[in-house]
Amino acid sequence: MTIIHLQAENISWQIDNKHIIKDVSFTAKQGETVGIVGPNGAGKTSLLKCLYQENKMTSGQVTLSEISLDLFDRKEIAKKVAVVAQQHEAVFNLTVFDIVNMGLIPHKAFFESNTNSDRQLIDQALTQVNLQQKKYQVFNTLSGGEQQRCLIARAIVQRPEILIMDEPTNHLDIYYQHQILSIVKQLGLTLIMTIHDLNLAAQYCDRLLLLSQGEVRAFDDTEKVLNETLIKETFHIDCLVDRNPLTRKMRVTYAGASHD
Ligand SMILES: Nc1ncnc2c1ncn2[C@@H]1O[C@H](COP(=O)(O)OP(=O)(O)OP(=O)(O)O)[C@@H](O)[C@H]1O
Repeated sequence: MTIIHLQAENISWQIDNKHIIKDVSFTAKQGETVGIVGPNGAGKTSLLKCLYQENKMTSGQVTLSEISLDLFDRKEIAKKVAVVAQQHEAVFNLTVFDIVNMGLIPHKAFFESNTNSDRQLIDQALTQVNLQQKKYQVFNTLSGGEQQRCLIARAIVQRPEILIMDEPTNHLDIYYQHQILSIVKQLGLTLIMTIHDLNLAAQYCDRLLLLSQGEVRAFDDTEKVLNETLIKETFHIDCLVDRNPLTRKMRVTYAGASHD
């Protein structure tokens, strides 16, 4: 049986009298990866922020396993949903360890100290993202890619049911783009992420939500959304879509900006 894990129903978000997100509905099934794709300014980040309540929706609702998000308190939400946002919070002199340790907060009482298994969990997560060597380095002194991997380690330690990531492959080299997406896929969580690279989306997403000017242009299986006509109409770029001979997933090859 298919279990709908997260459902966004008719979400709209408006700011400064501008309608940024317009009546967006979609679902994420238990354990699937939904990619949110679309041109710059389409509203991808704004939509994610509606899901994790940083943007207060003008209308619509988000449910987790059929229960409205409004009915959970912050700590309950943090146990269920982890977020790897695009703009990193100011963290001053915190080390990699301190940041990853924050992932434990939703599971602990105030001032409860770490157990051996907590410490093991942190070490495992740091090993998974290959940051064990930088455990005591100050977060702000890491490279962009290392910071991203550190935040993913924090999300792993948080043990959420749903992971929301805004452009998780930003700043990552090709090896880490694939390594990080493989790691998060292996966690078996329900994953919702914005992603610019359509070929990474093809490889790692089960379904794609294509946004354009704040509206859903398509929401379907990745193979159906990645078609030449939709890509040309939405991104204004000519392309060829065929299959990657190595992965057998869809492959998008770009010809250049469309002048139609
Ligand atoms: N807090 C805000 N105040 C005013 N306008 C905003 C705010 N947040 C987002 N916007 C506007 O909403 C639109 C969508 O922005 P958003 O960052 O969601 O797009 P995006 O699809 O994630 O873009 P990109 O691909 O460039 O990251 C943009 O025009 C942006 O300027």
